[in-house]
Amino acid sequence: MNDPKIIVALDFPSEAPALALVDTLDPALCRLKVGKELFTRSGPALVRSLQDRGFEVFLDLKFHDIPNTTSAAVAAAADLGVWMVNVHASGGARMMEACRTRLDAYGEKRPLLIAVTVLTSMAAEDLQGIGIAVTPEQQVARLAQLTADCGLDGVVCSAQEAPQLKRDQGSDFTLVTPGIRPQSAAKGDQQRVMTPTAALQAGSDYLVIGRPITQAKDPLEALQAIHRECRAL
Ligand SMILES: O=c1ccn([C@@H]2O[C@H](COP(=O)(O)O)[C@@H](O)[C@H]2O)c(=O)[nH]1
Repeated sequence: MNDPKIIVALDFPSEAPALALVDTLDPALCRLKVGKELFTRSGPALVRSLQDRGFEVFLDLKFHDIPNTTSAAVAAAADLGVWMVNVHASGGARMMEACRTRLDAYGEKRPLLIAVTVLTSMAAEDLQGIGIAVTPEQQVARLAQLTADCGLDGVVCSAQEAPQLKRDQGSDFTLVTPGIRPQSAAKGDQQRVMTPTAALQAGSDYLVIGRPITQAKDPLEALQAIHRECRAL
């Protein structure tokens, strides 16, 4: 089965530019991620348009609420037929367990359920600012353990934490890593970054890549270049 490792983040203000880009891409090379901005503008209909074009969709809404609300939200995502959905691990064990239990009812058709650990835009000082006095690596490891204990499929983390998480949690625990930057790309607001090939070598299962592809002069060429680089590993 084709299992593209690159997930293109469709961070666009509306459906038109998102679909204009998508229509240049190839579902054999990538999956697509719909996040808060595009989903708030264009909703489930946009997700269906992407699926109709043959793409699997990661619905990146990072749910974080009480167990009853969050589990209902991931069920709504499953009804939409998305490939992957996520919650914040800091919502706690009861919240994550409620989501997993709710999705179990979907059997083999359920989306992958993963939990966000520490946003890749955050460094140690940002954690201190919210009262967490450990390093990002330590906090990621702690939240990944909680996520695994709750029976979720994996986590969102930076590729920098991937070697440790693969050691701690084993190879079946899925690592989805944003903060991917080809050598020459601007970091922007990302703090914990890695190149695509280094990320795969570190143990990332899926690379979430937005601006380095979507803002490139030729997005398809940018995607193909990263794909070629990764395939050569
Ligand atoms: O920790 C996280 C969790 C999610 N993201 C999302 O990934 C993409 C990254 O886009 P770039 O343009 O490649 O920076 C974006 O949609 C974020 O919402 C993340 O960056 N870090």
